[in-house]
Amino acid sequence: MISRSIFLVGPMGAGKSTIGKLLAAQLQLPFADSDKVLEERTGADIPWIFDVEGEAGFRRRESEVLRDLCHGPTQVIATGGGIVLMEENRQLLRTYGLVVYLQASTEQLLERTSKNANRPLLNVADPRARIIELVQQRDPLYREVADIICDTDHCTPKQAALMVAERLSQDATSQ
Ligand SMILES: Nc1ncnc2c1ncn2[C@@H]1O[C@H](COP(=O)(O)OP(=O)(O)OP(=O)(O)O)[C@@H](O)[C@H]1O
Ligand SMILES: O=C(O)C1=C[C@@H](O)[C@@H](O)[C@H](O)C1
Ligand SMILES: [Mg+2]
Repeated sequence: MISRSIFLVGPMGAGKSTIGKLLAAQLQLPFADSDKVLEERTGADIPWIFDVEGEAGFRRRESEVLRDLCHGPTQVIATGGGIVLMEENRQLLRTYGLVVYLQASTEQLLERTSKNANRPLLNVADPRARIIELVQQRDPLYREVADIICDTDHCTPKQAALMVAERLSQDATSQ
């Protein structure tokens, strides 16, 4: 029995949204995606919010969404790749959730994020260098909040969801 919400954290393209949906179905829990909740609330997509309000505006909205999700029902929650940047968010994640850090290699992250252009932070001349830089900055922050770390490089989304569920069932703190 899962008694706390499960938060998926990790870099863009790690598979938080894709694997989160599958994991929720498997655990028979509701699913929420903080990026989607933020877009629905704002009535605008992420690139537009970055354009108009800058990254700082986006981060304020993201923190509000996280606060509300933390006080909601037990569910599987895919977060945005930068959710760990704010100390306040890291505290919320540690307090309210069981946190799964999904990892993938630079090559995989690059390939998985190359299919659409809705990630403003990767809209640069050299997305590979940007991915490396972001992972370097954020890896210690993901680790700081993570209860479980899973590598998604060599598995399909379904295999990854199964692996996460298995790891959760082994983790005493998730019960
Ligand atoms: N394990 C995997 N194997 C192959 N492809 C994957 C895997 N996980 C995700 N993908 C694909 O990679 C793309 C990006 O995945 P997804 O949107 O779930 O990433 P994300 O971690 O939610 O990123 P973001 O932080 O930008 O929201 C999707 O097209 C998805 O189908
Ligand atoms: O890694 C990030 O900072 C981001 C990841 C996406 O999930 C979105 O939250 C947004 O594009 C920013
Ligand atoms: Mg996502």
